[in-house]
Amino acid sequence: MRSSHAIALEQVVKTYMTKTEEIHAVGPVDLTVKPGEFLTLVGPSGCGKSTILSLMAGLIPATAGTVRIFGEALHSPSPRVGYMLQQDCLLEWRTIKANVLLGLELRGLRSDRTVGRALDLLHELGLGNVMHHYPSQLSGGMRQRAALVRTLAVDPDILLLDEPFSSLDYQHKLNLEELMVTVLREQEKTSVLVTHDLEEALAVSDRVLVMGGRPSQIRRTLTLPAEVRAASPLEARSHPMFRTLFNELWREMEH
Ligand SMILES: Nc1ncnc2c1ncn2[C@@H]1O[C@H](COP(=O)(O)OP(=O)(O)OP(=O)(O)O)[C@@H](O)[C@H]1O
Repeated sequence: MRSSHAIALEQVVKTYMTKTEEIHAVGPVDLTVKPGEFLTLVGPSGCGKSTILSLMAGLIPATAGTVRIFGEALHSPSPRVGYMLQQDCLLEWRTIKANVLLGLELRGLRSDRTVGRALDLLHELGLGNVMHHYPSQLSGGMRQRAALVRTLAVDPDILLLDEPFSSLDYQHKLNLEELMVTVLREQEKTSVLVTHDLEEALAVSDRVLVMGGRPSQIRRTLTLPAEVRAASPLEARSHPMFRTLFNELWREMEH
């Protein structure tokens, strides 16, 4: 089915059943993401941001409602969706190149063309000279870049990013944001990021959703002005409107 939405959540509810209680984590939530859009979810700890990503990844079922990926109801993980976590999850006994090619091998997609594309991405993200190194020989920022290449190597249409830079120091984080946004815009990927860093949310996104409440709802949508969206994350941070947008988002979080 053709759809104008890359992702759609329709009246989605998630309740976790533990041995002792029902945890009403999310919903009902309605939410759509356009193809090529960069959406970020922010909100206090425990408000259900990772739950929403897991629902979009097809890793957990919704208790009620429907999750659609390009119009199709999602019942299990979709090959059109890639997921990148805070931990890089690189296998220590495989080289960076072998780690990056792992997803292709597992999905039976390894060919001269897909390997060539993955190696091009390794070079583009500045890892060409360390592709035969092992993860333990790399810095945290380089490891996360390798994890990003591994996620992109299988060419998903949608990228789900769960605090991928939170373990990095400030400089590495800014560098990786810049690289990631450049590559994702070039490749016209649809992206959903979860972060606690409000500046990061404003610097990389087209739209920021503030979540909160219990069960969690979307409390506020902030669409970034076109001139901020057109800028790179570093340029966006020094845009004259950036401080005002930050204060607006901060006030919403304080609520
Ligand atoms: N597997 C699970 N079983 C039971 N409860 C869960 C499970 N996963 C999450 N929860 C609960 O659901 C709620 C939402 O959790 P979630 O991890 O989605 O929030 P979050 O906004 O991503 O939090 P953080 O910012 O701290 O990562 C929390 O109350 C959490 O304890």
